[in-house]
Amino acid sequence: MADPGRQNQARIFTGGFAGRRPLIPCAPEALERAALARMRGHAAAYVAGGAGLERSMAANRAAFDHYRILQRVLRDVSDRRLLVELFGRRLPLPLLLAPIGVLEMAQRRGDLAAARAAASEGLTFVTSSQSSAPLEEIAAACGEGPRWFQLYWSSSDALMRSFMRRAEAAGYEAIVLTLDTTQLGWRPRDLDRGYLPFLRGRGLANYVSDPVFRGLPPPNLAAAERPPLGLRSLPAGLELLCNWPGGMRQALASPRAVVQAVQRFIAVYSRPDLTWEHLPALRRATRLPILLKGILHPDDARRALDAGMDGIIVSNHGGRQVDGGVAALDMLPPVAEAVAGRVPVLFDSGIRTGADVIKALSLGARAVLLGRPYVYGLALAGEAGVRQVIRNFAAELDLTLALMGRRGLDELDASALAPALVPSLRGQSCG
Ligand SMILES: Cc1cc2nc3c(=O)[nH]c(=O)nc-3n(C[C@H](O)[C@H](O)[C@H](O)COP(=O)(O)O)c2cc1C
Ligand SMILES: O=C(O)C(=O)c1ccccc1
Repeated sequence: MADPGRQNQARIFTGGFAGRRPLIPCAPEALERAALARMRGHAAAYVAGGAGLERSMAANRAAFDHYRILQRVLRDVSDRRLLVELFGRRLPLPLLLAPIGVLEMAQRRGDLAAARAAASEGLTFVTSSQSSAPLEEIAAACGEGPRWFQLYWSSSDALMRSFMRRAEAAGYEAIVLTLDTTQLGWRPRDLDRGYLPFLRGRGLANYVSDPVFRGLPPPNLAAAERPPLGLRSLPAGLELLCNWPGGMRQALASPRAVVQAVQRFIAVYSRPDLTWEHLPALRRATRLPILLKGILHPDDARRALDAGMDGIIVSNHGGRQVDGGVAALDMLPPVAEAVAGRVPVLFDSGIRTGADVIKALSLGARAVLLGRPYVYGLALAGEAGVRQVIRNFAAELDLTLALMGRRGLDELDASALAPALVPSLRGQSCG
């Protein structure tokens, strides 16, 4: 997989020469617009929306303008490398696909298509706890490709341990523990539509396929007999799940069984009492590296290191959890400083262009996670659409690196950004 960036520059430019338009728009706003127009209203709102007045979402984008790329010239950039190493794996690009729940909202069997696209480009796919297909099926779609599993630690430790066992057995190479979503944020777009995917039985694949989940005490059956959740027929995703594995057919073959599964999920999903004291239990439950996702404060990063965690993901969940919160990018420099290179720091929330990736890497991220942009590629053109999003990022990343006079990601640091506009970079000289 030599040179994924330059390969795609060549593909796009020669395509244009032959009069062909790209498969999906290159312009981020056009990509979003086209994808949202293609998706059903509730799905578009769910993916595009954020918490409250969506001020954290806006702040995420605005923060990229707090930093300006500072180009250098005459530095021989003919030989460039976008390679990055993470937990002993050499990856072709500093990009991962972020954990996104309920990808069937973008496309039927969307998790599998996105996983295949990631694998075909050699990127790590992060499977969500709330995926629309069981984590084993997604792992199979990854083939030999690297994959991580994102954990929502439910109120059942036995369920957490079962997820860990399954993730290890399915060849996942790291665990991402998401900490900013112990409860879903206040998201008016969804509230006004009365839409939450799991209330319709969506995004529960890992739960309903889990022996521990299925053995949890039954929810209030009297309530379940009157489906209170608007479920009159089996959701398509669950029809598929009924065939996986054998016992599933029995477990979920009726709307009533689905309602019970939904109620069971609601009973276990939330874990607001989670504290630092619980982390050793996760450490004991898996031999895989553990990354904490949703870290914004440098003190929390330090505590993560004290707790022996293996990585940090600076993120505000794409502005979906807290309204009026800090921009994730603005907290990257202080967190990276606190971590001081002891473990990898990754970043997401607001990455829309290759130049954005350059800024995040210059501010201390080892790699970044793509979120909504790949969902939009998926909605428009399935696996090929996700692949195209990845390749467009690679192409722009590579071009920008060249134009700023750098040959490799290891040459990116604070000196790649204009110090005058970066208060936290006091005292740094231009390298
Ligand atoms: C529709 C949607 C579903 C998501 N589901 C999850 C999830 O299941 N687990 C998780 O850790 N993060 C989830 N996230 C957050 C992403 O992993 C990532 O932090 C976020 O999308 C980054 O923001 P951006 O897409 O604006 O760049 C979700 C985000 C979206 C948009
Ligand atoms: O919507 C989200 O951001 C998210 O993380 C989630 C949580 C539960 C179910 C589906 C998605």
